[in-house]
Amino acid sequence: MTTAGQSVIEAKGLGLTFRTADGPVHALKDVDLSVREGEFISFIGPSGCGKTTLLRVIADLERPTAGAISVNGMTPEAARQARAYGYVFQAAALYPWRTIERNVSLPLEIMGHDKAERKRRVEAGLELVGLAGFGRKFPWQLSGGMQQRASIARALAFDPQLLLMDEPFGALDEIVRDRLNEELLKLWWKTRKTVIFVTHSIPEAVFLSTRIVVMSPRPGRIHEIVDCNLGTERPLEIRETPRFLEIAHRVREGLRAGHSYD
Ligand SMILES: Nc1ncnc2c1ncn2[C@@H]1O[C@H](COP(=O)(O)OP(=O)(O)OP(=O)(O)O)[C@@H](O)[C@H]1O
Repeated sequence: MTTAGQSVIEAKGLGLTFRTADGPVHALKDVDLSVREGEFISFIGPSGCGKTTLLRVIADLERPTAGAISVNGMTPEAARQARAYGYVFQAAALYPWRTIERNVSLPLEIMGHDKAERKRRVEAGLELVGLAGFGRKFPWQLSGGMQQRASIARALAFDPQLLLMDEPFGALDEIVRDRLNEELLKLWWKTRKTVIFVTHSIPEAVFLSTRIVVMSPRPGRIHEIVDCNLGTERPLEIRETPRFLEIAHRVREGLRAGHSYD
């Protein structure tokens, strides 16, 4: 698996402490992370360990209180303004009064693309996620899995190199999730995007990733980074192979060792 691209994310000594009425909440501490172009990185860890916070720092939706981070060699703020990334939330977060194509087209409207360009990009995006022909439907007419595919198309509408995904398939049943995992892998391989993916699921992380960042809670730190060198051909059956199970075991051990039970 290639990891030889340009640097996309460099974090050094990153920390974030939220000031709350009940005192400080140390969400992230001493996070060092380096991600290169074309990698598929998963963040995994127990609830509250700071996975979403780390993703939000990359996206400039939170500001760190310690350390330094760059995205595409810029500050997260400059990267956000340069539209370096697309962001996919756990809930599809589509506007119910807009059709699927008008949801996908929204970021392009905000960016001021003309109608013909929007149409071209929306069609290409829907095709990419297997929703060609569904553009005129409203979100409520689509299944949960299809809605999540539409939100991936929306995140990719302006063709960012970096895709940030916060538990995008967490609310879906397992069969749909399997299918979307396979489709996401194909999409990643076809587009050569860099993906950062938050999940609670060990099999999902092992199936998708080139490296898995195992986090530990209170304060959120990187406990271990596990290489996931399963190659690029990953049929679902790979999950029963000894190599897959061995990596999953390492991740589980890492989660256990990093977990404090206080
Ligand atoms: N805006 C905020 N103000 C105060 N505390 C916050 C804020 N956002 C997150 N936290 C706290 O920071 C810690 C990390 O939260 P975060 O959502 O990043 O964890 P997570 O690993 O993504 O959890 P989950 O898996 O449940 O989504 C938690 O203790 C959370 O309560």
